[in-house]
Amino acid sequence: MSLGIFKVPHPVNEPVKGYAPGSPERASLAAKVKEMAAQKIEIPLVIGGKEIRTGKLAKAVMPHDHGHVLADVHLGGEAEVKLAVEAAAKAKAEWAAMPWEARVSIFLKAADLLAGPYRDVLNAATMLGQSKTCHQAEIDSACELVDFYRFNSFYYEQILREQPESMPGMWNRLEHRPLEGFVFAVTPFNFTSIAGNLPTAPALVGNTVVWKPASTALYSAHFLMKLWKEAGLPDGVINMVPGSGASIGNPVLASPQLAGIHFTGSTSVFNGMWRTVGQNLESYKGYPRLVGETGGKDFIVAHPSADPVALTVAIVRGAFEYQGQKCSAASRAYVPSNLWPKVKEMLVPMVEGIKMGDIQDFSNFMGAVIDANSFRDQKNAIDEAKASNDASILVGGQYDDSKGYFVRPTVIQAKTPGYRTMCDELFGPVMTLHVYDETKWEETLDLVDSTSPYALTGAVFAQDRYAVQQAITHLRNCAGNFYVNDKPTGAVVGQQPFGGARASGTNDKAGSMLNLLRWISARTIKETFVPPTDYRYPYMG
Ligand SMILES: NC(=O)c1ccc[n+]([C@@H]2O[C@H](COP(=O)([O-])OP(=O)(O)OC[C@H]3O[C@@H](n4cnc5c(N)ncnc54)[C@H](O)[C@@H]3O)[C@@H](O)[C@H]2O)c1
Ligand SMILES: N[C@@H](CCC=O)C(=O)O
Repeated sequence: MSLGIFKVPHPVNEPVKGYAPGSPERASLAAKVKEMAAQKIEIPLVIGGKEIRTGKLAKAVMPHDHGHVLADVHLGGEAEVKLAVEAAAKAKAEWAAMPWEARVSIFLKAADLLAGPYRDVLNAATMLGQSKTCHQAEIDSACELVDFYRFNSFYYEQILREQPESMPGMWNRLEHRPLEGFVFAVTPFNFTSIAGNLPTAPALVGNTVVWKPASTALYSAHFLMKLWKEAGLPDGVINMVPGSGASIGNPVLASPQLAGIHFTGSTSVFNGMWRTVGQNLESYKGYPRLVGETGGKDFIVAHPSADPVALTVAIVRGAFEYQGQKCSAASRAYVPSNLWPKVKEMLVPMVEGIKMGDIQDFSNFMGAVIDANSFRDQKNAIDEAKASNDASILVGGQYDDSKGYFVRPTVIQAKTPGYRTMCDELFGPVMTLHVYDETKWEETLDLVDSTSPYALTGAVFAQDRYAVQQAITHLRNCAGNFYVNDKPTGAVVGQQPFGGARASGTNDKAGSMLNLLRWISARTIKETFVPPTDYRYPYMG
């Protein structure tokens, strides 16, 4: 029972720590990284608050040192999915009935724990298990996730305040109910904040969740479960079931209690889930809400008036931060012929100068790609470009997986704008650029629009304001997040709500009110104070 009309504290974005040499935060994080790297842990499933050890084990390794095992992880299958669905069902009534401000308190506490004592733990886990540099971990597993919890809590209060009009003699009310059944959260490897947000956003508004983390991010997933428990999340609200995609996904989607899917990952996996839900439709109680943020082939298009220095820096940061493994990463660029000599002169040495290696060395700009599959995809794209008449390697092109899955930042120059790597998502540190005739700006905007099925992020660089406006208008449907004179990565919760359309997903903007609304089913209640006592209307005489 709520005995007040409460106001959630107004959120402010969590400040990003610098980790400069000599800073206390650097010393503290480096010590935590060292401590965690020296231990090998065991990661159980967590179902209904209980740790479950199946004995079917996988190894969590460091991508930059794949012989180094961080954890043995217990994997689940159909039997554990059944337990998790039951645990979610058991926890549902009490969790949904908990006063909204009590649920909010749990996530505000999680935010404060993460901004404080858990910051080093989650950052170190993300660095070690996903090969992020300290800066990339900080903006993800600390700041973005803290922001998700504080901003979602704030947006939830606003949703609850959304109420209809009432005429004299009645009171109309809107109840923002959680969905009937459970939500299936399926998360990608590349952002700990996404793993920490997809199960919690539906939970915040009263749903219970079965969560399948990515197999290559189980190390940080384990610490997220610990964070939520310490914040006070009751047993059974979020049930973590690691395992291979289909062995978890298929039995979950077969459950008649499935009420929604909160997915982030590749387009093909989401398409497969959507198809399965369609096939099973009659077996569900309602229409499952399908929310999926998927792949991208994000672009930078430069106008002949662009500032070549800003453009070059945006290409380098946008394409190579976190090894290009951001769904938002700049993976195709269109550079006008008038700027090309200057851009090339700066770009080649800048990329050659990028320091790559073990993320425990804080001076590195890049770590390793996530696993052997990704390494193979990048290697194939590089080898293909080396052998092609339609493309050449401008800079980079080296790879070595003897110790870690290392791929040098690589720029492919495509002669033809339809060259494969201008169209396909590679999800790694291999970007492709095409130099276009500076007189063909409008034709190039058409190319940007038509080259790829995705529409996630994109950027225009131009000093000419007419050109900026032209790009904003012409490329309206090419990106859910569009940047003017900035790189296409690094969206901040509360500032640039994130998500794309076309083959990039359902565009439900994680960390915004639009997303929370997908986990709520509103009920309208009309109460009439003095009901009529005669069935006849005045016009009847
Ligand atoms: N649009 C966005 O906001 C966004 C954000 C991050 C990542 N991504 C995309 O994610 C992809 C990279 O992440 P990834 O490699 O982890 O993606 P992925 O599609 O391989 O895996 C995502 C999740 O789906 C699971 N999965 C795979 N098959 C499944 C099945 N049959 N049933 C249920 N679950 C299944 C995986 O185990 C993992 O947990 C890229 O395509 C990237 O663009 C998009
Ligand atoms: N929100 C992140 C991308 C998340 C996807 O990988 C960004 O804007 O760079």
